Amino acid sequence: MTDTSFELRGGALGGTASVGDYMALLKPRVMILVVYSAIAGMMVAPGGLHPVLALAAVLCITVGAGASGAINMWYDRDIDAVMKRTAARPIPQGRIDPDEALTFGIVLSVVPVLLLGLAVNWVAAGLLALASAFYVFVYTIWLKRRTPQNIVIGGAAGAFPPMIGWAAVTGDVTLASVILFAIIFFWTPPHFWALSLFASADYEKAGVPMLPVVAGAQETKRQMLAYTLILLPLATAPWFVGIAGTAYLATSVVLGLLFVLCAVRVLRADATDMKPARRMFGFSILYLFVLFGVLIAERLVA
Ligand code: HEM
Ligand SMILES: CC(C)=CCC/C(C)=C/CC/C(C)=C/COP(=O)(O)OP(=O)(O)O
Repeated sequence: MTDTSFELRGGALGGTASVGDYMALLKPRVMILVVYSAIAGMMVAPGGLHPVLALAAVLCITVGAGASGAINMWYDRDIDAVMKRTAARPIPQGRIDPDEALTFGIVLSVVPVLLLGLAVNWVAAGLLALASAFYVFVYTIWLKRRTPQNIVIGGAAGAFPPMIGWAAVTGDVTLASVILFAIIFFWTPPHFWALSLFASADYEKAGVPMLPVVAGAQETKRQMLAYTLILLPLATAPWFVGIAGTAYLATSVVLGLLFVLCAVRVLRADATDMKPARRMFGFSILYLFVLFGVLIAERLVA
């Protein structure tokens, strides 16, 4: 036994899973930005939601999104064991039994959908179910191991949260919420391909056909630049449909230009120089944090 009293028995190799291991199955670091974007969707939506219901909606989205990550880790346990970046995860390490991880993921995927539907509305619940299904079935099970376009199509899963947040407040899907979806949709390829450039050896070893592995680094870099160029005008759209102010508009242009600049630097970099790609990956996260942060801040001061 180790020093914590929060231990659970589990693990095919006889390992002992801690609460932290179960938390790790929910991919908490990625989910922070997911939840943040859902909150942004809730805040810019017209109308209001009782604070208790708003909190319930945020919790349901957090747990539901995280749980689909647990199912992803259950399905990907073979390739996670091979890749350096993921080998220390609880399932490949034998601290959590795969069957237990799957049960954990399914229960925590289904319960938040039902709670969100019963407590808030069924449009938001349906979108949460769709997002989870997209991440598990479309991205993880169907596309990830088959095509380098896996994250372009499958990436739609991660674009749903602001739309779910919006629907929690309004009960509908509108042009404005589709625009928030589209921003994350077009942000995802440069976000992920930046990482896959410096992690391509891992993906190659695991036999996952990520774009740099299949089409090479130069083609990946060109496509990253193309997506940042689409994102630059697209990210201004919230201002045009009236859900954002001029502070947002200015920020989106500055961030968009910086993102394009990152992509140009990545494109021009030497094949062996991974620094620009690492910087771009970091900037991609900052980009979304600041962009949605300004959207939220404008509401708070309005
Ligand atoms: C198909 C779509 C996506 C793919 C394939 C992808 C992939 C990845 C990967 C592989 C990492 C490294 C994580 C790790 O080492 O554990 C990462 C990090 C991250 N991703 Fe994504 N991502 C996607 C979409 C998103 C979306 C939609 C968001 C949020 C809106 C997001 C937010 C983040 C954040 C915040 C990190 C940094 C986590 C950390 O600090 O370790 N990602 N992403
Ligand atoms: C509401 C809802 C269900 C939201 C979905 C959440 C979300 C951000 C999905 C995007 C997918 C993601 C984190 C992929 C990581 O890729 P991977 O799974 O291939 O990464 P890995 O190699 O680190 O496992």
